[in-house]
Amino acid sequence: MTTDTTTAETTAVTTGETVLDARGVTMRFGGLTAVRSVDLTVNSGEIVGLIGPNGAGKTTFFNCLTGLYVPTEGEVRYKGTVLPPKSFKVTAAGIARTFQNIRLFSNMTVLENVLVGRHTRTREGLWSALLRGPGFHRAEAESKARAMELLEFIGLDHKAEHLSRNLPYGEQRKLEIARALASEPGLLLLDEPTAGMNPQETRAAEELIFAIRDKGIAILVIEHDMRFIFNLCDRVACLVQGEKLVEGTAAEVQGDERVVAAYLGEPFEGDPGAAEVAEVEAAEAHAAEAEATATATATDATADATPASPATPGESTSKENDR
Ligand SMILES: Nc1ncnc2c1ncn2[C@@H]1O[C@H](COP(=O)(O)OP(=O)(O)OP(=O)(O)O)[C@@H](O)[C@H]1O
Repeated sequence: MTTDTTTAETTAVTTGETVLDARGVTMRFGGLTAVRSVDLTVNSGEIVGLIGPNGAGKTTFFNCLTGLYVPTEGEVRYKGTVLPPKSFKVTAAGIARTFQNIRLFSNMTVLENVLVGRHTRTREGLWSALLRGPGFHRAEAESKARAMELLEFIGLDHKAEHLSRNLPYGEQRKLEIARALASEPGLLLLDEPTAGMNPQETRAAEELIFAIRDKGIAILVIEHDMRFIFNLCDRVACLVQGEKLVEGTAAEVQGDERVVAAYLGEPFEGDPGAAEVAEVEAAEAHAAEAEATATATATDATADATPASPATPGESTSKENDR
């Protein structure tokens, strides 16, 4: 696979129509609001990043976009049309995704895994498949040719007949992306695509994502690797406790002190201010000091009351029992 774009800054791809338009997306699980009124758009030609500390609601938001969850409130549109709340219909509409944990069919070959991803794009029905008529054979040959093209694109065509479980970890992640691409999406959602990768694999994943964008597919990516995300994305949104805290260019988000604070667990706007924190710390220190004084006084009193002949080890005095 080759690509002529290696950083978000050098890209010549122009952004255009709104591909994804999520408005006021809220997802509650009982009393827990995992995602709260999040708006997010992705335009064609864009790579948008979604960051946030663990438990911020990123995957839940992805699940709302892809029909795995029906949002409690809000609306998700793909190219202007409201998406149906069923994942296979969302895929058929043009949104494909990968998952945080690899979900390949481990006993199937690399090629077969990609062919599975094409099922939303094949028109041959059940009877055609059962009777294996000319229509079926033609469709099958076309699907296979397209799957091989995709394998060539990700650099795994030479391993088409290998079992997917025998691929190294980085190649398994690539294969998942190829399978997602097999549904011919207009938007690709990637959930932590570099998790568990070494630096070389991460670099290769970055190039692959640029190459996918260059093919006209918009991308929304969740990732914890900040260097990766800020190098890759045209725009980044940061979720904290289910809410969108900041959105902007990589440079804007990188320099935003609220984002730094959210990651480091330091106070940000809305959290207790420094004065309140200092007040609480002073009160705690005072309480600890008072407790230490009280303990010292009690120890002195105990020493005064202890009989000349101490109790046998393991046996407690009546005063200790009172304490
Ligand atoms: N099906 C569910 N039922 C109940 N609570 C859930 C469910 N899915 C997620 N949550 C909760 O919603 C919150 C957000 O979780 P989510 O997995 O979306 O966060 P995240 O930002 O993707 O985290 P990470 O970076 O660790 O993957 C968490 O408190 C989580 O425990």
